[in-house]
Amino acid sequence: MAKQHDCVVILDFGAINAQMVAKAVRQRNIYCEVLPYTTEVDRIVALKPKALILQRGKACGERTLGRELPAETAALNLPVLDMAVSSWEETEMRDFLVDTCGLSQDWTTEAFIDETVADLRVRIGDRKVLLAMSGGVDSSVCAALLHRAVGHQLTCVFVDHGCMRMDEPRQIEEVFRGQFGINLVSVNAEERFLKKLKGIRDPEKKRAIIGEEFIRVFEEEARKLGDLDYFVQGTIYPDIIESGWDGGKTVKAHHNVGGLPDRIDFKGILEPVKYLFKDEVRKVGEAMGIPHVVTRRQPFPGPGLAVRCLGELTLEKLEILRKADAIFRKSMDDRGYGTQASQYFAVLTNAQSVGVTDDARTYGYVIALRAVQTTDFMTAGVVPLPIDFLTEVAGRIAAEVKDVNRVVYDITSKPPATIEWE
Ligand SMILES: Nc1ncnc2c1ncn2[C@@H]1O[C@H](COP(=O)(O)OP(=O)(O)OP(=O)(O)O)[C@@H](O)[C@H]1O
Repeated sequence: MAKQHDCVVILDFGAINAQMVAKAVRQRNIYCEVLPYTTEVDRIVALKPKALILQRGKACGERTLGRELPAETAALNLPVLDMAVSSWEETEMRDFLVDTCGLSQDWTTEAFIDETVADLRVRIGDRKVLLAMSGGVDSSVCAALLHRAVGHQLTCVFVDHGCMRMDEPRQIEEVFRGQFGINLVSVNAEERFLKKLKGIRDPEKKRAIIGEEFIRVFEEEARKLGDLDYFVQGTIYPDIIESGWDGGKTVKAHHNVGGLPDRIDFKGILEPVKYLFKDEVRKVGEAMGIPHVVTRRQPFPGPGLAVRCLGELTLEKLEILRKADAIFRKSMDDRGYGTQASQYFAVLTNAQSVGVTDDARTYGYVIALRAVQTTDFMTAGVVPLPIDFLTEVAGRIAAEVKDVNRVVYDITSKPPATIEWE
C-alpha cells in the first residue's frame, strides 16, 4: 500500500483515541499507518513517510506527556505535526499534510480496490483460495475482492450453525452465489450443532462447543474441496494496530477462525483488508456492489443467537427468538430508530411467566429487547426509545410469536451490564 501512495506515519504515544487521527487523515484520501512511538527507525523508514504526526500531549490525554520521540526518529528530519503543541483541528491537519508536506490525496476507495485486486491476481496466479464466509462485512468484502481477482479459483464456505438470524443463510446465498456468482458452499449444520448442545446451559460451555464444532465442520468441508493453496482472513486494521503504551503487542487476533490454518496445510494466508478500518471496509464493499443488508449489518457475535437464547438451546426456542428479533429489528428500521442505535436485538430469557390470552391463562417465555448506542463498544448507553413504540412492538411480538406472552426492555448501560446477555 505504502509503496504506491504517499504515506504519513502517526506515532502513538499512548493516546486513548489513537485511531481517530488516522481515520481523519485517511478521510482526506491520504494513506497513513499508526505505529508505537518507540518503533525502530528502520521500520518507519521502510514506509517512506513524507511526514510524521506525533499523537501525544494535551489533546491526546495526560498519560502521553513526558514521552519523547527517540533521537534516531527525530534525526530523520521529516516534517512533524506535534499534537502536544497543536490543537486537534481538521483544517490545520489538512494544511499541514497537503500544503506544507505536499502529500497527494490519491488514496481512494477505487484506487484501493484496483490495486488490491491486481496484487491478489499476481500473488495467487492460478492457485486456489478458500474463504470462511460469515456473511459479516469483513469476510464479505474479502470475498468480493478475491472473486474479482481470481473468479472461480475462490471457494467460500459458509457454516449455518443454526444460530443465525431470520433469513440470514438465504440472504448470504442470494447475494454471493446469486448476485456475485461466487462459488459458495453453504453447509446446513443446524442439527449437528443442536445435538452437541443438548442439555448444555452454561454459556461458556455453549460457546466452546460451538467453536469446536465449527472448526470440525469447516475442516471436513475444506478437505472435501481437495488441495487449496491460500486461506483468506478478514483481519482489519484495529485487529493488528499496535499501541504505543502496551509495548507494541497485538491487540487481538480473532479472525484466525479457531486456528484453522494450523490444521490444514495452506501455502499462505491472504489478508486483503488488513490495513483498513471498519468504515473503510464498508465503503469498499459498497463500491463493489455489496448490498446494504451486508455492509450495514450490525455486529453479530460468532456463536450468533446462542448468546441471546439463554439456557439450553433448542430448535423451538431459537425459532421463537428469530421471530421476535426479526419483528423488533424491522420495526426499528421502519420507524427510523435503527440509525440511533449501534446494536438492537431481542433476547430469549429463560424465564417464563403467566399471561392471559382470550380469557385463557398462558405460561409463556419472556422476551427482552435491547438497543444500545456506543462508539467503541467498551461502554454503551441505552437508546431511550419512546414508550409508545416499545408498547406497540411488545404487542406485536406477543400476538405474533407463539409461546411469548411478555416483553421487557433492557435499560441497563454498559457497564455494569455487557451488551450481550451471555
Ligand atoms: N458461520 C460461519 N461460517 C463460515 N465462516 C465463519 C462463520 N462465522 C465466522 N466465520 C469466519 O470467522 C471470522 C471471524 O468471525 P467473527 O464473527 O469473529 O468476525 P467478524 O469480526 O464479525 O468478521 P465478519 O465481518 O467477517 O463476520 C469471519 O471473518 C469468517 O471468516
